[in-house]
Amino acid sequence: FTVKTQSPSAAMSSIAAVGESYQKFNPRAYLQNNYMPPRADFSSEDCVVPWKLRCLAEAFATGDIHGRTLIDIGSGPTIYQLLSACDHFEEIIATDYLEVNREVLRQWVRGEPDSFDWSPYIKHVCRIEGKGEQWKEKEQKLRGKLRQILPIDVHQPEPLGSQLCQPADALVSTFCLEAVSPDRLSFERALRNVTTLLQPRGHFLLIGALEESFYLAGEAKLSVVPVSEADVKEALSKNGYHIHDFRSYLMPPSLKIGVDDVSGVFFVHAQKQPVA
Ligand SMILES: Nc1ncnc2c1ncn2[C@@H]1O[C@@H](CSCCNC[C@@H]2Cc3ccc([N+](=O)[O-])cc3CN2)[C@@H](O)[C@H]1O
Repeated sequence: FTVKTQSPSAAMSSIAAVGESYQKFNPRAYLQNNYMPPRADFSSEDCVVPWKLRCLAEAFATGDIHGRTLIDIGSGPTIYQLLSACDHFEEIIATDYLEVNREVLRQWVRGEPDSFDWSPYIKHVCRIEGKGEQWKEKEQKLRGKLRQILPIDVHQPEPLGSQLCQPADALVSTFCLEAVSPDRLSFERALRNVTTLLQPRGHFLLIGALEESFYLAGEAKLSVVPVSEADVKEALSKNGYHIHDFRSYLMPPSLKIGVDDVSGVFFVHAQKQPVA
């Protein structure tokens, strides 16, 4: 019985390979695959996008998650994951590894005409939050709070380099860690690295893919480390988190459209335990 341990150099080369594969990532194709119909269908609560938005809205509706700054880890070219957060934080910091994604986010913040239309998402979140908020208000509020869009590499012990002045009050991350980690060990290390960005007792809302091994983004075919519910729970516990809520969504056959082999989506509301 031999334990397969990776030598540091082997781990480095597979992480370098991930970074190389992302050079072909096409944000427009990625948005088309995951954030347009059929996956973005707001007519049914059974659809995956409304399910994700409801998980986030309900977590923030508890009133337990608030503070000065929230960091979104591996934002990609999307902002939907911040719509319910923006009422509870003064500043929201978006991050991504690729300049093309950071530029897509900046275009949206600037309200450029050809940027991605998130209005169906904003209208849906205003509806399910039930505060009678006008969607244009929420759009402007988020634009006003999204003041920093920073480069990040979750495989670095200091993922934001020396840019971060102090740990954030909360973290959000959607579909990033498993999609940038070659294996479970590097997934756990990436979680350890991003945890340094969070205050003790800070909250972490994590959404990700279950048992996914690849996804497409235009020319790019990206590898994903398949993780199960148990893998995610174990990684969080190993990194000193208490899990308040864990939910899973089973991808219906109608949403298995060939852009990935994801079998489900998980949502976790976890809290970083203070070191005793
Ligand atoms: N080293 C790094 N550190 C931080 N971020 C990094 C690093 N490398 C790449 N990145 C950055 O992380 C990436 C985040 S997008 C990852 C996509 N994950 C898979 C995809 C997502 C998805 C979405 C929605 C649904 N659904 O059913 O609704 C299913 C699925 C399943 N497929 C990308 O922005 C890259 O630019």
